[in-house]
Amino acid sequence: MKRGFLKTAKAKKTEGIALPPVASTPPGGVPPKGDGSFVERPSIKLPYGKVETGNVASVIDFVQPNIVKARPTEGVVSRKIIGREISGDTVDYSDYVIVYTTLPPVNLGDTLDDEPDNWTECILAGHIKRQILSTPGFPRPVEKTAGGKVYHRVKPSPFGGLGMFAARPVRTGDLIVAERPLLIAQRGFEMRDESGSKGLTQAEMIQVYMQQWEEQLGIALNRMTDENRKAFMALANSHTEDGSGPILGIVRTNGYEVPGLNDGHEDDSTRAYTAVLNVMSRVNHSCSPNTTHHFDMASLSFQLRAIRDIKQGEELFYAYCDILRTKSERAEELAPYGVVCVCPGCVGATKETDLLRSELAKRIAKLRADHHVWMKDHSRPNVLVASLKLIAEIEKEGLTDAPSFIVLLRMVVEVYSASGSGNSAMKYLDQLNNHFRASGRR
Ligand SMILES: C[S@@+](CC[C@H](N)C(=O)[O-])C[C@H]1O[C@@H](n2cnc3c(N)ncnc32)[C@H](O)[C@@H]1O
Repeated sequence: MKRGFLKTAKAKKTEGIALPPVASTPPGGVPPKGDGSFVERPSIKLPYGKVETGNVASVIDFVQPNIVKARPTEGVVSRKIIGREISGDTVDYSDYVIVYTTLPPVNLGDTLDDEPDNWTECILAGHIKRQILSTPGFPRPVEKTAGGKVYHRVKPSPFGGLGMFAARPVRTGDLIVAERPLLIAQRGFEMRDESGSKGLTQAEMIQVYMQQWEEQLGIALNRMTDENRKAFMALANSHTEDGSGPILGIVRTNGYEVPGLNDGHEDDSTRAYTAVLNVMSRVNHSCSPNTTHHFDMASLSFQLRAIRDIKQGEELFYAYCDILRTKSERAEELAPYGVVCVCPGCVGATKETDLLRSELAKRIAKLRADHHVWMKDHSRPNVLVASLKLIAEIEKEGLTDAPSFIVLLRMVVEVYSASGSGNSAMKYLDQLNNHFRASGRR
């Protein structure tokens, strides 16, 4: 899951395993250039599936014989692993040092009685920690579902493994669950440069890289409460044969990209951050999803909301890939997650549905341009009929999570309002408001 590995609906949807290359850079990352821009780095895709890792153990011993074991105390400077363990409220370090930290800050020994919304173990660049701590309202409590009721249930899914299901009927826009991640970490990390100087092949370097990453993630895992660590290690792992260690495998299988956090340019997926969640990481994929999610920085939590009305007992899905791509493009994007999709959108895919998806943004943009003309001059044709037809097509194909769906709804409201059709305008206004709620906007 772009899952950033899993994807957010709004984030750029690329395969989530692009990594910074082995680099001869200062510990902790590549600082901006003198002019404030960021150094471009090519990315390396991590392997997935069954990968020969035969001689990796000896390579790793050769490169890093003395990994310092993580200690859960604060202030430890690891010699072999780049980064510092640091307390939650400390901020006096340079921008690009990597810190292991707990957010919101909690005291050693705190329990869920002290902080019922739980907390997140983080591996962050210094400036990212400052960014989070300076978010207005941080740390806001995690939003609660209506009436504090439980709207979800985790149980076996017909798609294999576990999935999440609606425990009661849910209306478009309703909050199903909100939670703080167990872990937030960089999607990639800077490999120590001695590996690159030992004449290793690219494949060997990647294996060493993943091993070092595993060690780094292990520090954060060691800092978790027993309960959080147990929940983390119980999550699914689709990366058991590609050289990922058990922790990295879980991160690659379950990570959601964290919008708004990036060590470089916001489009650079190698410098993005990924979050692993206890409950939301159980949501399976569909190319016609019924939920969407967003990240609220102030409460450091993800929210899962319905993107259409959902019946009690229905399985909840969100899209790990870009839903506005053709079936074959989606299949390619989903392969690293071990998903061969058999959702109705894939099983029933035709040339027409591929076209609807891949051309949707263009079609809505065209309607929007025509609508603007009509807004200025009501004697020109309006886009009501075409918009209603497209809304019906979108709903049938299950694409209501498409970013510009809201644009269509708004145009329909505006045309109905202008033509004095109050009831119809109200109906679509209601739908528009629900979609705003679903997107996390109020
Ligand atoms: C984030 S986990 C989702 C929860 C997982 N099913 C579990 O048991 O915890 C992602 C993994 O679930 C499986 N999965 C998710 N959606 C799927 C789908 N539509 N079809 C088949 N497998 C799916 C894949 O193994 C994928 O790597």
